[in-house]
Amino acid sequence: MNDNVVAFIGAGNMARCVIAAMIKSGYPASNIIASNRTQPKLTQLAEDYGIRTCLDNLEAVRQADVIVLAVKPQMMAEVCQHLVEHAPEIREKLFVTVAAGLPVSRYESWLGEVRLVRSMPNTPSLVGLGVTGLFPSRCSNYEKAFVDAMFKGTGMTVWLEQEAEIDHVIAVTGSAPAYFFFFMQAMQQEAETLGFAPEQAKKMVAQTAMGAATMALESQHSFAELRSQVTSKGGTTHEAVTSFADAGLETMVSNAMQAAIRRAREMAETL
Ligand SMILES: NC(=O)C1=CN([C@@H]2O[C@H](COP(=O)(O)OP(=O)(O)OC[C@H]3O[C@@H](n4cnc5c(N)ncnc54)[C@H](O)[C@@H]3O)[C@@H](O)[C@H]2O)C=CC1
Ligand SMILES: O=C(O)[C@@H]1CCC=N1
Repeated sequence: MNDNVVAFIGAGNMARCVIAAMIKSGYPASNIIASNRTQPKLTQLAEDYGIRTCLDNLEAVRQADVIVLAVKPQMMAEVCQHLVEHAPEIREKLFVTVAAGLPVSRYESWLGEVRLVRSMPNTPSLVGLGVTGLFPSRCSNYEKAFVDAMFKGTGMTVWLEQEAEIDHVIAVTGSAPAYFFFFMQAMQQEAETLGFAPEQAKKMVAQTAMGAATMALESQHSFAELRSQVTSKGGTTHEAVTSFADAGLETMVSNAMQAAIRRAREMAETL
């Protein structure tokens, strides 16, 4: 399986996360190539992971067995159309896209009826603690197994039966690191107001978040039960949590997740 050459088109945040995960799980760097419009990110990837790089998408896809489309959704039409126009033989290769929003039918309108996996990783994949949703179209079992192995190092893979579920994965895990970073940012700000130095405040907040997440993963208890273990009757936590509840935290979270889903659907219609 590791014999397949994998080309990343677009070498930004997400390509880096997936490349890091592949290297961590033992994929040979010599079988990974990334192309990007500009040089600096390529230089960094080559330095960090020893992969091959180039500035020409066509050069990358011609060498590849698997093509990972990792540009912004707004760039995808232009990139795909350019690829098939100049290298129509790539239609026989396996495609993987990481883009939000764009449905399989859109790729087929640009590339033809290709074998494609829509993936939705998240940035903690960079440290092997991500979650990746995967939806296959026209793929063989071998190809699904290959893509699963490709993304295993991101942390956890979840195969989906319905394409619409990809939008749900976006809301639950794809966009979600930003929700937690936002929350932690707010906590850090308040910690600094209380007098902690910025670096110290950041570490205290991140360590608490990691501790809570690790407990949740290792424990049989629900989030509600874990929360109640912290919340002494008549104590401090009760006051803090009540303040969140009074401000409508649950509604806020639900609204935010639905907004992400709405945007993904909007992108499917407009891009
Ligand atoms: N950032 C995230 O947390 C996640 C992003 N995604 C998806 O990943 C995709 C990429 O997002 P990011 O990596 O965050 O964006 P990014 O902006 O960091 O990376 C995109 C890269 O593509 C390059 N690029 C643009 N046009 C190009 C072209 N014609 N040929 C070659 N390279 C070109 C840019 O120079 C840039 O380096 C998006 O479609 C997004 O929906 C999916 C899951 C999570
Ligand atoms: O914000 C976005 O559109 C992408 C998809 C999920 C995370 N980042």
